[in-house]
Amino acid sequence: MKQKNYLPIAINITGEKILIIGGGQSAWKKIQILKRFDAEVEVIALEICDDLRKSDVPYRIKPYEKSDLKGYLMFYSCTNNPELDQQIARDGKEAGVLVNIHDQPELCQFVSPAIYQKNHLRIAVSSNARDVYASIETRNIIRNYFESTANN
Ligand SMILES: C[C@@]1(CC(=O)O)c2cc3[nH]c(cc4nc(cc5[nH]c(cc(n2)[C@H]1CCC(=O)O)[C@@](C)(CC(=O)O)[C@@H]5CCC(=O)O)C(CC(=O)O)=C4CCC(=O)O)c(CCC(=O)O)c3CC(=O)O
Ligand SMILES: NC(=O)C1=CN([C@@H]2O[C@H](COP(=O)(O)OP(=O)(O)OC[C@H]3O[C@@H](n4cnc5c(N)ncnc54)[C@H](O)[C@@H]3O)[C@@H](O)[C@H]2O)C=CC1
Repeated sequence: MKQKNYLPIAINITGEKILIIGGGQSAWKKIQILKRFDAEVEVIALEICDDLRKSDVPYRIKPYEKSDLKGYLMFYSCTNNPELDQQIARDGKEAGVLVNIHDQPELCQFVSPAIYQKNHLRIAVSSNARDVYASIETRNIIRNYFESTANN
């Protein structure tokens, strides 16, 4: 198959419904980032981690079903279950909802960059899903540059 090429774009998610499938630490990390951009995040999972339970994020305790995808702009699968993830990726494509599968770039329709945000400025670093650690490291260099006293 041809190598995937991800277009870096900026999507408005304020007030948009985004579904997270899974309620563990991976899901929690994604949620933290999405909340910074005012998305209406909802969770379905069999179990929920303490951080999520204590938060104001709405969740439903239930097994995933394809019909759960209806009405969402996009979703993140954080189930830690590779077979289920494959099914969810297929369902998402069929339902026309954008798919991100945690730690499985080959199943993702979109991937998230490492972000530095200062006022209206947003700098997003991506490696085309090839080297997430390089993205994070580059973002940290950029953050250090902006946050260093010389640039304030
Ligand atoms: C493809 C992609 C899909 C996607 O998730 O969108 C993906 C995939 C993978 N991540 C892995 C690991 C980790 N990822 C993080 C963190 C982040 N990952 C993010 C993005 C992406 N990760 C997309 C590519 C972006 C690009 O193009 O470069 C960030 C930038 C944004 C976000 O998540 O929103 C966010 C930083 C948030 C911030 O700092 O601000 C941490 C650290 C942590 O969690 O603290 C760990 C280690 C702990 C762990 O394993 O969980 C592995 C296993 C790699 C291995 O070791 O082999 C894979 C699979 C693989 O690379 O094959
Ligand atoms: N400390 C950290 O920064 C991080 C730690 N981790 C660790 O890695 C391990 C894996 O974490 P996670 O990826 O979050 O996986 P997890 O196994 O903790 O969570 C998976 C989630 O998916 C849900 N799920 C599974 N099957 C489902 C189904 N059929 N329908 C609906 N929901 C379903 C589960 O109920 C659960 O909420 C954990 O030990 C975690 O602590 C993971 C990410 C970051």
